[in-house]
Amino acid sequence: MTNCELRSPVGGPPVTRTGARSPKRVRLASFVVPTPTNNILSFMQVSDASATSLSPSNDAPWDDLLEWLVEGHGMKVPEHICRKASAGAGFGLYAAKPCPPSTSLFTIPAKALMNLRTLAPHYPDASAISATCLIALHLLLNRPQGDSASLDPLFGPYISVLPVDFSSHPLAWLVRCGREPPGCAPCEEKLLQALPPSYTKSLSSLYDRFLVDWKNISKYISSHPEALRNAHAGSPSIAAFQNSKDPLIVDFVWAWLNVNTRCIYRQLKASRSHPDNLTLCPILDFANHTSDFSSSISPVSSLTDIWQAPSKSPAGDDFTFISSSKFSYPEGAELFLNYGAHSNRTLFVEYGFINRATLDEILEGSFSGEVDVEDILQPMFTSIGDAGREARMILDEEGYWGDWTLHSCPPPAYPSYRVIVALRLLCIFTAPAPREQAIKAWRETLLGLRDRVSEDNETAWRQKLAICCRAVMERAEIRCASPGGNEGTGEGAGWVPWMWQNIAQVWQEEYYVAKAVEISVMNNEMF
Ligand SMILES: C[S@@+](CC[C@H](N)C(=O)[O-])C[C@H]1O[C@@H](n2cnc3c(N)ncnc32)[C@H](O)[C@@H]1O
Repeated sequence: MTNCELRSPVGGPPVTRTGARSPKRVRLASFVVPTPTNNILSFMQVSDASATSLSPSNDAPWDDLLEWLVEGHGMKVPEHICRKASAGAGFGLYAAKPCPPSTSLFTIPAKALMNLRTLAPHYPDASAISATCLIALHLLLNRPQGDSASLDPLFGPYISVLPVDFSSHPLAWLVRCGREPPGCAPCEEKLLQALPPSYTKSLSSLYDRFLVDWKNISKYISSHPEALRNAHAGSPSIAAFQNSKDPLIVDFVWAWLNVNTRCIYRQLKASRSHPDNLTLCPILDFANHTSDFSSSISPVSSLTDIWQAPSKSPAGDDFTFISSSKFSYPEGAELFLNYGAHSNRTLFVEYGFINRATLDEILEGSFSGEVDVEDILQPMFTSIGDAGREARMILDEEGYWGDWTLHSCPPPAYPSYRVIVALRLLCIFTAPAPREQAIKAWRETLLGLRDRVSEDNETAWRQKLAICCRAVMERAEIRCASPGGNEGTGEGAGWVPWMWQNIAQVWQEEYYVAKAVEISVMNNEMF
């Protein structure tokens, strides 16, 4: 097997089409040299002296994608990369040749990027919906049916290479379990119930975002039914868009998650922070995440980045990517992308996976473990009645209510500054001493005018922090002993045992990060 030969993905998600090639392929005769031994793509770009061969990879949808990019959009043959299965992560991008630091990996022509600029000309009044909605709608209207390729004349070969389903993603469980009658497997319900409260809360926010987008698309379709002429995947009716109980919403999960898990930032609007600055980028979107930024693939700065102004050309600029500037990669090495400095909670909820770590890595602080303790601290406020409500009002006014986290890295493990601020105030409200002076002193700590409220307050909040750590540990201990699943029974698809391992690690992370912070408190570490 060569380094780029296709294997079926094993373990985790996503599931990607590996079947037959598109029946609609049109080959340009002068480009194609069919091999006698197989019917898989093999062609020389004879019209271009600098071109190299695009050799068959036994991965038909991928070959179709490359053919579309090279023949249809004039992309230079990407010699350094290929996709193949990555254990526990679906497919990944791999080095097809040795890659010294800063190797130019590939350039995606602007017209092959799926975003606001390339889709808007095909939709009426496209500015009425967000880029996320527009891309998701286009995917929905062109979802491949069964084993067939997407029939979309614009992006068909790209859509055909996207994951066929997102059954291992927690949003998919939530949407299916919320339908009547529940459309999810019993193991999915159990997985949802086994999550830490902060994961459940973040997942619920993701679900809200998903529903808002669905509602906006429904509104858009009812005002612009002619947008449905872009449909090449059956013909969804206008009524299907108006009914959140219609099965179409399950297809929309597929479309929306493709956008949410695969889009990359791309400045297309005048404002750098505009939420529509995103694009689906073929090839790049097969790069899996690394938490190590220095080993990440990165985009080459374009004029857009340098001038911080969007490209004036209608489709935008081409998009070039290079390998890490620090490391060399041998042939066969996986090439990763850094998705951002995300906690495991964010990775799990948004992308459906977590960074794996050993217990030693969490305890030593070499792994960036994080625990959200909002659901433990909030009751500490509510349990003191009016005083707690007043304290909450003050924290709200100052912008410090909620989003309270503990961290293992860099060592020594520590509470976030927001936790310290909240606990200091809580201890003012639970102390017998008059509050007015203490609250003034607390405000001064926020302004950097003093470093503590008082010695007593310092001792008190550290004790409360230790109590909070204990509460996290006790809850996690119960969950680690009995995660609540059918781990050993083999129930569910291949990804289910993998997901139970993720959830087991999530609880271990809760336990050991809290333990590491408790140790820091006992060691009198200064935070
Ligand atoms: C941009 S796609 C990357 C390509 C993807 N693996 C595929 O087969 O299409 C992002 C998705 O890949 C998976 N993924 C990415 N990085 C991962 C990692 N480090 N571990 C496990 N899964 C990962 C997750 O399912 C995530 O939602």
